[in-house]
Amino acid sequence: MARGGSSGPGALKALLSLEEAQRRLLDLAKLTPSEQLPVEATLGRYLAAPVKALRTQPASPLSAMDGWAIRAHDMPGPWRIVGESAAGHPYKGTVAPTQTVRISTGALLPDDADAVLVQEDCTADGDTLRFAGEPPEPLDRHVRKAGLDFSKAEQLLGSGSRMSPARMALAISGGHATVSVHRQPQVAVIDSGDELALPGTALAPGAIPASNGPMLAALCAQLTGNIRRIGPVPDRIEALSEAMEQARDADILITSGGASVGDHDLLAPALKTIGADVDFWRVAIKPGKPIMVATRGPQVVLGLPGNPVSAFVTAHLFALPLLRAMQGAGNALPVGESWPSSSALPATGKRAEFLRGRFGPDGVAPVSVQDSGALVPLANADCLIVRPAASAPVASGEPVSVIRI
Ligand SMILES: Nc1nc2c(c(=O)[nH]1)N[C@H]1C(S)=C(S)[C@@H](COP(=O)(O)OP(=O)(O)OC[C@H]3O[C@@H](n4cnc5c(N)ncnc54)[C@H](O)[C@@H]3O)O[C@H]1N2
Ligand code: MOO
Repeated sequence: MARGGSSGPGALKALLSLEEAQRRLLDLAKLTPSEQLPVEATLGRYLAAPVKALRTQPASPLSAMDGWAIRAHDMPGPWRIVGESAAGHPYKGTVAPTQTVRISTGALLPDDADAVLVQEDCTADGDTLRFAGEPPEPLDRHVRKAGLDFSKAEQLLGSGSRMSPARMALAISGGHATVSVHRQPQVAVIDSGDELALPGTALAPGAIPASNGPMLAALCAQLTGNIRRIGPVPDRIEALSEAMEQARDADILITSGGASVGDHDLLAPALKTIGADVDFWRVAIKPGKPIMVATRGPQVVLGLPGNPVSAFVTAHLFALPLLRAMQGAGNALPVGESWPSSSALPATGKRAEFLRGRFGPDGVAPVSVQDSGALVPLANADCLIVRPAASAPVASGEPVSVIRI
């Protein structure tokens, strides 16, 4: 009971609010350096500089349909067919009055043409084209004007934007082969606890498979490809501090377990051994209260609680925001969505609660088992239902904020 009960370190201090804890953590986030990468290699990366258009798109008017390029003034025809404009093979001449050119989707509109008739509305007979349909409204509706998408020098993507497949396409269309993105932080994940065994190995009485490390690494892998896993490490200060030494060069060190007040909770003494400075410990959230955040030089150490759900929730509230902030994300914190609650929820106390929830036809409802050690409900949950501290009860049908997981 050396550090147990109310005599544990910091036990008398009030819990930090979630907002204050996240603010303090994000204050510790140092931007990683930038690197220039081929656009195709940037999925999920954050831009370190704005992307401006090096060209105009479309550079010239294009047809949006397969059909016939005409002068709108000549409606309703007939026309004489004088040539073709295909994608990549523009018609070289101009279109004189009462002339038309066969045109395909994405092909350049010939000079002097200003409208396209869709081929379904036209009949070609020898070199004569006749129109038999409803005129396009407006007449130029099938023409994509120059600069419809963007113009040269326009900003296409802001610094801090996260590259998605569509943003990659936009950067390439804007004329870029490479863009400047932030380097992905290096993360080390340490499982700690005497009861932990490697996946699939024989279990001594009281032992369990170490599942937090792979889960935390997989969560972080959404935001960085540089992840090292260490452990499981036994409950000895030297073993934990030695594992932390191995991870000295990581930008972020994540541990799971040993964050609470029990006699075998060794995170605080191990951090002291390696010379880390604890920034804060214990936040008014449920689950995840015993989270500890420390720094060792430029490294940020996140001591997540061992309970699997607590580790999962604190990873969403702290580890992922830190990973985003270090890469210059415009919005590092999880984004809440409003959903109707399909069941009544009780009032909350001093801690903000993060209930594992599932979406249904009438809204979102908590799963039945909310124990912070239970993985089945976590694995079947779609989201965390956010219940701020000191909230009034929620009636069925009222909105709640959720974080997708
Ligand atoms: N007297 C008090 N006891 C506890 C308090 C408290 O305030 N006073 N807080 C509770 C809360 S809340 C949490 S959360 C847990 C967190 O404790 P620790 O961070 O010290 O975690 P451990 O005791 O090491 O483990 C808790 C639980 O999780 C299992 N675990 C640990 N690591 C892994 C892993 N890598 N993979 C799978 N499962 C893991 C471990 O076996 C335990 O069952 O403390 C409460 N106690
Ligand atoms: O806060 Mo602990 O994380 O309730 O289980």
